[in-house]
Amino acid sequence: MSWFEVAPGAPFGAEELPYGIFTTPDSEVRRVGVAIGDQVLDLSEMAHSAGLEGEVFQQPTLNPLMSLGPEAWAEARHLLQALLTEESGREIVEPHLRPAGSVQLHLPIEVADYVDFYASEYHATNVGRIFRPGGAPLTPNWKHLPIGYHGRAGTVVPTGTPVVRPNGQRKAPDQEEPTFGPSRRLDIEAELGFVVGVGSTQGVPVGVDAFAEHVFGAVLLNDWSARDLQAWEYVPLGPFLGKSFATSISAWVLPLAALDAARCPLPPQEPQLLDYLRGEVSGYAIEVEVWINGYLVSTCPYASMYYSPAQMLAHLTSNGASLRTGDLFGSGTISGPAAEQRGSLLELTWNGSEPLLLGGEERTFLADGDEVVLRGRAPGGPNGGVIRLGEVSGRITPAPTS
Ligand SMILES: O=C(O)/C=C/C(=O)CC(=O)CC(=O)O
Ligand SMILES: [Ca+2]
Ligand SMILES: [Mg+2]
Repeated sequence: MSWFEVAPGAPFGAEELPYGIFTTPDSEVRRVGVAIGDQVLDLSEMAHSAGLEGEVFQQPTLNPLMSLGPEAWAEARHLLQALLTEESGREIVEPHLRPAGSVQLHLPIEVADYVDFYASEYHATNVGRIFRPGGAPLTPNWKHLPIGYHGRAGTVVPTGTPVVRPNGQRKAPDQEEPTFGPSRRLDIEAELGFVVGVGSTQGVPVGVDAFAEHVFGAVLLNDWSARDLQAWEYVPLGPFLGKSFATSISAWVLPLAALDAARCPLPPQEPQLLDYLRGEVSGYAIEVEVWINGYLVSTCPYASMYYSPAQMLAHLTSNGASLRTGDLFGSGTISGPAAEQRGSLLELTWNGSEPLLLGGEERTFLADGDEVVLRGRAPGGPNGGVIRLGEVSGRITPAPTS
């Protein structure tokens, strides 16, 4: 029971308590807030009267809060939960609530390094069939290590940021020479992103069991991908400009503790992995919906991923590479076994050969003006409810002309 009543249709309940960075019309100072129902609680204002250490909440990013570590994260979360539950909390909280519609949200974290994985067997199999027809869909290493690539931290943008169609080199197999121009195969990738709070020491790997000591929370992530640029450039070093122009994340970072009830085992891993990747293999029963121009085109089950986030983190640091506060790592495109569970248009339209119908309009890849929204939810909320991850959106604007 809580004195706080969640308005019907609010983006969050009273349980998620995700953190974000916001400003208001009366103060342009970026500061930390927590989303509750359809309100934003200004923690920079409330911290003092609530007995919270105020400094980390009067910051333009969540990084200082994230760097404090799991004990401090749990303490802040428990205090917030108590304030929202106990009647005595009402007078402390209420003066600092703002309607969510009245605040401007910003990039919640200062992104340190950005890495993206390739952890869905269904996605990797589909992409292998499309990009490398005739060969084995999965590369020989796929079931031995979580494949990833280093992305571009500086082009991670918050939800709502327009995405400019990239120009680049593209060469279709039937063309003699490459040309430079706007991508004709602009795509999405529905993913979860994990945000590192506590860094690690260079030379010292982070074990599979140390995930919760380092990872602060999760966001929704759209790894925009220009498939024509990617297909031409990626051999042999992997994605470069085809994915570096923009990566969108949700504005609210859901603390891992909010997802505890949604934890689930992942599918069996065969053949057995090397020791440093072995341990409890759990993921989250999160579903990520893909909406394009208001139409639901896919519902992607994170529970069907092959590698767990803890295994990805262990692999990422297994060579001694260190973590920093603000590191972001993507799950890889989330695709399930069914056609309507695929997390990219590349797969949903089978490389453009099977267009989708959105209302009366056909789509293979994204057109200028299209708006993509990813929404995430998991079972496990109280009373049979759901845990929500908010949303990440972006609209395509035309490529610059030279
Ligand atoms: O298999 C390939 O050559 C390319 C794969 C991708 O584009 C996927 C990627 O970025 C990783 C992922 O999101 O799963
Ligand atoms: Ca990706
Ligand atoms: Mg990207």
